Amino acid sequence: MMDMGATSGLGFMKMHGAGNDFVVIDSRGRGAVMSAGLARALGDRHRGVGFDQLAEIRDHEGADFALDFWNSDGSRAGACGNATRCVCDYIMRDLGRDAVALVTARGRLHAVRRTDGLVSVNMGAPQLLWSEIPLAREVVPDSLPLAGAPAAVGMGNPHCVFFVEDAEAVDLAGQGAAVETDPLFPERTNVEFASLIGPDRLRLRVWERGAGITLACGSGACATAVAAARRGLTGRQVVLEMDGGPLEVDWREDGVWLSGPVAHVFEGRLSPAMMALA
Ligand SMILES: N[C@@H](CCC[C@H](N)C(=O)O)C(=O)O
Repeated sequence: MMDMGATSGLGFMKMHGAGNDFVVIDSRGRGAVMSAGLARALGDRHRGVGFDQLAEIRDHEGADFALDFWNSDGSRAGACGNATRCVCDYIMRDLGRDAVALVTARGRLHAVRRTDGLVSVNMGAPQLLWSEIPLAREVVPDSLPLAGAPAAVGMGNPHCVFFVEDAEAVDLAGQGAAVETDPLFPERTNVEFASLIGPDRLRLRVWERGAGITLACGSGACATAVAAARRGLTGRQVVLEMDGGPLEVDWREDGVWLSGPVAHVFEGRLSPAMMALA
């Protein structure tokens, strides 16, 4: 276990999963420290550390740990598949195990290390009711009344999935930002553009709520796989080619399993000046 604060400054780790990058703060054994202001300051890639999401680990009775997520704009997220996989890798190494149980805003989740080294997390059942996703009014989530008839899927956070001929050709920043704040999504939304590139293989580009364009999004990969299977475009086991590399999704009876690589990049300590921003 890393010394996350015993000496000077608050310790942190930098990790990524397929290029979706995270600051991880281990607050087990003490109170949570994160605030919207500190998350925003640390998320600044010029004046802070820089990340797509920040994950804070907390103690939790009845599970190995609890996990909270923050986007780089300081907003909270109910789910983050890739950060969950990264933190589970760290905790599995710390506990000397190949399986862990954690609690997030979504509820209790399970993760395992596969024999090929990839880390898998069961992200739970998809949310397919308009009120759960949530949408602002009662419409059919499989085909939203927006240009391109995207599908809405909740994975503990909202996603709006467009199936397009060529995901490369999409103006991701322009369209992503516009859809993120469409009034149909009362809590804003993550936005996915997917094209079928082979049997059970999709090219996927993502605009994340609160973070903008990212190289990969685990919950977005799950939401896209669920939407693709529901439209009959793929089976329930899919590979998603993201800018940062492939992620695997397997929609099973017990939930949507997300698998992919994890990387531990470096550790550091925040200065008192940075902590004063909390
Ligand atoms: N990168 C993520 C999703 C992070 C949260 C998202 N931006 C939100 O606000 O819902 C993932 O890997 O799932």
